[in-house]
Amino acid sequence: MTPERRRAIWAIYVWCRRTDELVDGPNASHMSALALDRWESRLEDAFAGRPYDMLDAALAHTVAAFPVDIQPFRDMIQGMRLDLTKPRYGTFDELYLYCYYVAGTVGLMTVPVMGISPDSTAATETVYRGALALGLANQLTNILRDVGEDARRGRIYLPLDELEMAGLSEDDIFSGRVTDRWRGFMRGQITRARAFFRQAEEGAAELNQESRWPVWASLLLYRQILDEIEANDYNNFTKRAYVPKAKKIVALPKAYYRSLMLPSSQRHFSSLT
Ligand SMILES: CC(C)=CCC/C(C)=C/CC/C(C)=C/CC/C(C)=C/COP(=O)(O)OP(=O)(O)O
Repeated sequence: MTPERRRAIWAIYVWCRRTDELVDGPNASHMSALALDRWESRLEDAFAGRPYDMLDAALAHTVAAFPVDIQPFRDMIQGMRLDLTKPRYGTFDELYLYCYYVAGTVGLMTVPVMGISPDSTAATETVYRGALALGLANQLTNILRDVGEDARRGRIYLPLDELEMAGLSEDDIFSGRVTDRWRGFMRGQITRARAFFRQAEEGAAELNQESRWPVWASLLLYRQILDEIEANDYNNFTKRAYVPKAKKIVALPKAYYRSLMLPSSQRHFSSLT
């Protein structure tokens, strides 16, 4: 990316990381709805050009330089509120909304910085839909990778109605046995996550040339976690799926190649990978 864009993405990343740390970090047990309200008013101040500290100043600078909207930032804080209050998700619709709040928002925050290619003939909506899809796909992948870790914290980020349809209960998650039912359930979840990655590809192809490589790289890398879950025979209770360094390195030139391609040839290519 251009140095200006790189710094702006960094500022957004730092804000997201700090927001996430409020509910996931070392002080998480002291976190309250009130503290999240305070964090939100700090956000409003940064957008109004009144940053509270140096890191907020980086965000204030970013939103003055790029047409970034505040709503996805507010929505991410709403996701943290959900994390404090909602330990279960009854349906995929409920889980989708959570994933939008905590990850889809990142896509919406970053498109105005990365920019759409001047050669793009796609509707702006296609690009935002793709960005939203990449956040969703990443979060769903993250959830599928971390089932065991989340269960040890008493959390289940899986649609309970779909678990039930697969003949599985909450206890099956807590006991963490890899059965054929679990494998079948996981296959369906992985298929859905891959569909979101595919939708993301359509948006990625429309981004500004200089922004495309890192986006393709993150897409190809994170998607491979799903392959690793399969390679672990769906044991995401006691094994953490990760992409080995060598595979990561191989993905970089692949991503570079994809970033050079026009949207029309992307469609053909995506059916091959
Ligand atoms: C595709 C188009 C048009 C634009 C790109 C838009 C972008 C950048 C979307 C990506 C959004 C994103 C990075 C969401 C975060 C998702 C996520 C699951 C983060 C996980 O963070 P950690 O929990 O720290 O993950 P690890 O545990 O793997 O480190």
